[in-house]
Formats: sequence, structure tokens, C-alpha cells
Amino acid sequence: MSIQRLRLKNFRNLQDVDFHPTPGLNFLIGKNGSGKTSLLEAIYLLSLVRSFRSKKLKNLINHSTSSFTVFANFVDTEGQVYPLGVQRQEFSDETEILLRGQRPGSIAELTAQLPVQLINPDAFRLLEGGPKDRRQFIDWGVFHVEPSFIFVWQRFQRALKQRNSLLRRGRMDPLQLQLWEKEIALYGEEVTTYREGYLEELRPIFAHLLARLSDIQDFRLSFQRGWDKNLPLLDNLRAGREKDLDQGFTQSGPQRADLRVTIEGRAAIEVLSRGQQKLVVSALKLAQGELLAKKTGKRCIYLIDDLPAELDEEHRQVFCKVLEEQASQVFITSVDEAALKVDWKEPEQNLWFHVEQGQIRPLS
Ligand SMILES: Nc1ncnc2c1ncn2[C@@H]1O[C@H](COP(=O)(O)OP(=O)(O)OP(=O)(O)O)[C@@H](O)[C@H]1O
Repeated sequence: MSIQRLRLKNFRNLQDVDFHPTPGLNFLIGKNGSGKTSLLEAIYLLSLVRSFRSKKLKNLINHSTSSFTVFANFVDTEGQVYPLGVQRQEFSDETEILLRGQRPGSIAELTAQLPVQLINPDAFRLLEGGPKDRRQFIDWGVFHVEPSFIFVWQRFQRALKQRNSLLRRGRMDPLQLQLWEKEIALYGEEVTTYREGYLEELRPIFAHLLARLSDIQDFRLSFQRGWDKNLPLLDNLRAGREKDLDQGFTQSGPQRADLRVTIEGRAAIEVLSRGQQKLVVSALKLAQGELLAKKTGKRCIYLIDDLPAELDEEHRQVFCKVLEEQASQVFITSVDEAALKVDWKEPEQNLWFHVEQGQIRPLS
């Protein structure tokens, strides 16, 4: 997947942009506050209809106006070009989305069309944040390679919500509880099987990429499924009823799953430098892209904000080389052009842009 043309109207400080990127590497160079991250944010919005830095889409509307439009022509795996647009008005609670001229049935439909991976300072949350960030990481991957995962995941979430609502009300209607527990167990075990299978395939790809990017040794990615592994989920739920009733929510199950990243048995976050953490997080995200391509033929779009940050020259060089090998569309921002002057294999394929006060122009 790649974006052939991106048009922005009144999106943050990008008031009127008509941008024609290459399907390969796109470099966006500009001073602080010029609009580089906003451009990545617009592409991210096209995939997920949310921002990675604002809770409310209204905040993305240029301050001098009352609506923004993000429009793209994107190329799918068959080489077909399709239009996709997202528009938001200040005085409406609805976000208008048009995919191939029609409203998509769900945001998941959009996300499946345009998988996007973001590597920015928030990506460190994969190591330093809570289990939710890591579950989202795994589920992003499973969602994109297993079409039926979304159905199973939604069923599981629905059943969990119902059981939690019974627990909160303090009512132990055994029949109702049993019903939802069976449902949680059925779909919860399935969610876990998907997650475990996905990680099984991801591990060797991640190991290979990490070895290319760094000399970090003896790391492990271990999955914790969220309940006592010696018992089926249904037995766990039944055994935990009294405790769950006390707490008012379900304490074991896939909603408590986690992915532990350890180096020589210690939490990665405790032993790695900031630069090394960036390389681990990047290897995880690049591995997801590779697995996606291997299983579906789809290539995700990478958005890499401030690539040089935290990395010395040697690691910048190797990171760039690895990106070049991905054969994906990549958008890379930096304040410093020189920091990205790497020994590129095919420099003529790369496009360089200058971002200045909300304008994007080819860098001469
Ligand atoms: N809703 C808005 N309307 C107008 N301008 C905005 C809006 N939201 C943010 N801005 C401004 O847009 C500019 C671009 O911000 P952005 O974060 O994209 O810059 P950047 O080039 O990524 O900078 P840095 O290198 O510091 O990360 C900033 O000056 C910011 O104040």
C-alpha cells in the first residue's frame, strides 16, 4: 500500500498542501514547528481516524477555520488507485469518511485497507508503558493477518463487559454469570490462540531485525496470556468469582495479557539505553510490517518521526539501510538533513522535501 497523492486543507498549520510522495522513502526536513509531525498525523488519521497526539479531532482543525479535509489517492496491492477522504467540521460530532466514494462500514475496514506503523517518541511506551500498549501491539498484528480475529475479539469484549457489569451490580445471578463466562472462555481462548500463533511467527523476524540493527544479545519476548496457564479459562473464571465480585471486575483472562521483553532475564526497560530501546521498538514494528507482507502481500506505511533522535551515526546508517530493504512507503522526518545523508543504495528512488511554515516543497 502506498499514498500516491495527499491533499490537506486546514489540517493544523498545513492549510493548503498538495503532496506527491514516492512509494519508497520520503524525507521531510524542516525546522521545529514547521509541520512535519502534522503531515505524519494526517496519514495516520487516514488509517485510524484518530490522532496520535490529540484526543479530539477538532483540535486538528486549523485555528483560523472551522473544518479540515485530508484526502488521499492510495494504491492497493493490485496496483489499483482509490480515493480516501476524512473531513471534520468544528460544529459537528461526526467525522465524514469516504472510501472509494462510499462510507465505510467501520473504521476497521479503513484500517485494513491502509495499515500504518508509527515510530515516534510515544513508541517507547511499548517498553515503558503498561500491558495495554503491548496488547494493542499484538492485536494490531493479528488483526491485519487474521481476518476473523476482529469478530472473535469483539465477541470476547462484549461478554467481558457483560460479566463486569453483573459483578459491579453485585448480583451473582448464577445462570447469567455462567452464560457470559462460557462466552468469555470460548472467545477468550480463541483470542489467545491467535495471539500466541502470531507471536510465534513474529519472534524469528524480530530476532533477525534486531541482530541487524544492534548487538543486543540474549533477549526474549515472552507472552503472558493473562490467567493461570495450568487451568482452562472457564475454570479460572469460576474459581475467581468471589474475588472478582469483591473487586467489581474480571481479574483474569486475555484482557490481562502482556508481552514481556527481557534482556538476559531482566526487563528491557531496566537495562537498555534510550537509543537501544528505540532500536528494539523499531525492530518490533518493522517485524510486524515484514510479517504482514509475508502473510498477506500488503506492505504497511511507516511513519518515522525524528529518525535521528537518540541514535549515533552508525546506528542511523544501519536503521536507514534496514528501512530501504523493507520495500515499503516510508515517511521520515528530521530537523537535520545532514543526519540522514546516508550511503543509500538507490538514492535516485528517494524523495526529499522541505517543510516550512506549513508548505511542502521538493528540496533542491
Ligand atoms: N490546530 C492548529 N492550527 C494551527 N496551527 C497549529 C494547530 N495545531 C498545531 N499548530 C502549529 O502547527 C505547527 C506545526 O507543528 P508540528 O508538530 O507539525 O511541527 P514539527 O515540524 O513536527 O516540529 P518539531 O520538529 O518541533 O517536532 C506548530 O507551530 C504548532 O503550533
